[in-house]
Amino acid sequence: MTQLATHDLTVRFGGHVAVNGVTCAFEPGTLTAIVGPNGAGKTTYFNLISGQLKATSGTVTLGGRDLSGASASERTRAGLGRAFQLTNLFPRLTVLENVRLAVQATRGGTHRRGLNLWSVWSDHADLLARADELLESIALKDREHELVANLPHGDQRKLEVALLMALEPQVYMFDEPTAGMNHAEAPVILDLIRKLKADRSKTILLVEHKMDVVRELADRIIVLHNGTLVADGEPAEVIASPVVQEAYLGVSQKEAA
Ligand SMILES: Nc1ncnc2c1ncn2[C@@H]1O[C@H](COP(=O)(O)OP(=O)(O)OP(=O)(O)O)[C@@H](O)[C@H]1O
Repeated sequence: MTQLATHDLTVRFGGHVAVNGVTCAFEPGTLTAIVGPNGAGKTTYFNLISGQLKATSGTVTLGGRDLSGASASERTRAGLGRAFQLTNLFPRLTVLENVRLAVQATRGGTHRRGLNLWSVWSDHADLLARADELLESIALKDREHELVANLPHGDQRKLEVALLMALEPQVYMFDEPTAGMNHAEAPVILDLIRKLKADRSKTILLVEHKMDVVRELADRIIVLHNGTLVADGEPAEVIASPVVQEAYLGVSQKEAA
């Protein structure tokens, strides 16, 4: 099974250590929530894993392969899938075109097998079926011919998750996936994450401030504070810990009860 691991991962910005010697392994079939107060280093830790940011020291490995020197796109190809805030969408194309492009990019074109009409047709049919399946899963089939630029924000965020799913990554990284979504939109994303979780071969990392979401989805919680990993364990255990409650999550005992 492909395991993601960081070893002694550190990044310094001048004199400030934003992520400080984080050693942690993430198993397939597990959703790990990464929590901590504002400025704790959660997004920076994500950036170091996905390759948006180069570490000062330490390593990132996936399935034993050292990706520390790899670019962000090489890490994506290796199986690290990160949802970005809408930067992967083509706003001037339709919803369906966006999904088809993502599926095609992942599954490759017919050119690999030469010009065999049967394989051209069957590849095309597979591609359309997969695009359809993804659109169904994000409940956007009825808007497939709309330009992405005209979609409401929540639908664009859902589409982004579908494009990520099209890449079929080993590891899914979500940074506050429901931020800016309304009450009707957020459940669709949470449902998608729940479904991904049911696929026991996937590793899911979730940065999330909303404790109700964390409580519902997480199998494990790690807590960052001042760039350091200060707690790691079962959700109930970590959430109940008074130190974590007051010092790191910034919620009162009553809120978390
Ligand atoms: N490129 C950068 N240059 C300088 N400092 C940075 C940079 N990126 C992050 N930082 C600093 O590193 C620290 C961690 O920031 P980060 O955004 O990772 O925190 P976070 O836990 O994700 O916070 P939030 O919950 O508010 O999103 C902060 O003090 C931030 O100002």
